[in-house]
Amino acid sequence: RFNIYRLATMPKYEGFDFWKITLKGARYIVAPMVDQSELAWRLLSRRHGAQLCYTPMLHAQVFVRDANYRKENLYHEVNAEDRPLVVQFCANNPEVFVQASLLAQDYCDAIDLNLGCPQMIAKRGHYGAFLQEEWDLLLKMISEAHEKISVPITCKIRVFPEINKTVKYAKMLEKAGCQLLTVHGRTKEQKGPLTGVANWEHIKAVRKSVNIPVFANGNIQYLSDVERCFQETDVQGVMSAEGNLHNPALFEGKKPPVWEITEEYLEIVKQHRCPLSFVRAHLFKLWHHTLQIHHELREELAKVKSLEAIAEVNKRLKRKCQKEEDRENSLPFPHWICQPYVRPGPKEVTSENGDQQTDRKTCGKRALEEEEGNSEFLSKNKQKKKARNPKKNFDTSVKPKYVKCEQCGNPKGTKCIFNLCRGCCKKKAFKELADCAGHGLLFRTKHEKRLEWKLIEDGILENGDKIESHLD
Ligand SMILES: Cc1cc2nc3c(=O)[nH]c(=O)nc-3n(C[C@H](O)[C@H](O)[C@H](O)COP(=O)(O)O)c2cc1C
Repeated sequence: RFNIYRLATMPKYEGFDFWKITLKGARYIVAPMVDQSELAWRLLSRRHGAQLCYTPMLHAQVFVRDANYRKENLYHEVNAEDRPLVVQFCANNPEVFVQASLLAQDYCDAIDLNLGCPQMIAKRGHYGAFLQEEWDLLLKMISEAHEKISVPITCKIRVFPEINKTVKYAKMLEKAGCQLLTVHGRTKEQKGPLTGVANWEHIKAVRKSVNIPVFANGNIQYLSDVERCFQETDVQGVMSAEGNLHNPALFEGKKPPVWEITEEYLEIVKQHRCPLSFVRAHLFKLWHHTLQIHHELREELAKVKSLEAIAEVNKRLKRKCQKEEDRENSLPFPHWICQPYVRPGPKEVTSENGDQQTDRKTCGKRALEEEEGNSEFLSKNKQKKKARNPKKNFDTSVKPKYVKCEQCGNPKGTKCIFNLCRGCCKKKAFKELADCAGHGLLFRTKHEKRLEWKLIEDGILENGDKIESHLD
């Protein structure tokens, strides 16, 4: 059993010593991935060559506030095989970042600050890449955490369009106390269908200008890309997200059949449970190319509700593919071999069945374009709705704007008698002992009923008498 207390006494190494000693000179790294870099996946990846893993991004504020969140996302995932491990947080407040890091420091080898998430959710929550311009705040967050936390603080960033600014940014983070920098060679705007290729020139320039280890991220689909990246950028490590999801044996330079890796993954999940939605999402990625051929398996995978049922679908997939293997073993790149998925350009994105949509995730759930209702790039759910109702318009610019609650600005209930949202209406109706039929809130009616019943019981009121005179 892993002894968490051992870590508390471990020295806190910095910079290159931290990378060499604590991280054991890790060169092959699995990226932080919301809903996808869970313990079971990390263990699978480690068995196939990954030398360092990151947890999915955790919300520092929720981590501090919610003991269950801490247990589910970290404390119950502690595993001796799962080291070295970096815990990643999103945060925008020094105090909260320090508090969260204090609560996580005994369960990991470093704490990473997410400065790369480009999604709308990060824009709204004011974290990730949307802190890219807030250097004073970042300086404070990182320096305070560096001072108070017993493990090193690292950062994962996106680049600016200008190399000079990217280098200045990296140096600022280093000065603040960041002990290792992961540079994702794409800008904040390169996401969803605009993802495009990562720029290794920026990464190379950062690597040259800082005196802390640098990991490169972006454009890694095969082991040959990893090697080329080392040569071209001279970084200490290379991190993969989507490449790893499509082929967890990427760092081993192997391309196993998808059913084989699925069997192995399901065995690990049996021991280290995770939500079925994570498993399903993994298999949609792993099986991506096979599902283009065997559409019926897509339906089956979408419907099954247990690990055992998923294992059965995998067996069917195996049988189908093995039959093809016998017939078509001359194919250079059969669909059942773990292989990368090449992102389509903006024009190719809206395929008829919407398959490619799922692969446009870059960090978290939905790409910005979807959230902002850009009708050219509909989410899967919206595509289903559109199939049912082709006339429905998803373009938010022509949608009527909702009417705001007079108190909080959230959408108001359309039939609310106070012109409020449900939450505000409930508070007001409770306080004023009023009814709002629009929200189905009947505080006054219920009060009257209770009173009537009590008055009858006390013999003050006869059954059928009016109670108005007794009110208030
Ligand atoms: C499903 C998914 C979830 C992700 N979640 C995170 C996250 O939690 N934190 C983060 O810093 N980046 C996240 N990313 C971004 C990746 O870590 C990585 O920076 C990005 O995908 C580029 O690397 P790649 O070209 O190897 O995919 C996520 C990416 C994917 C595909």
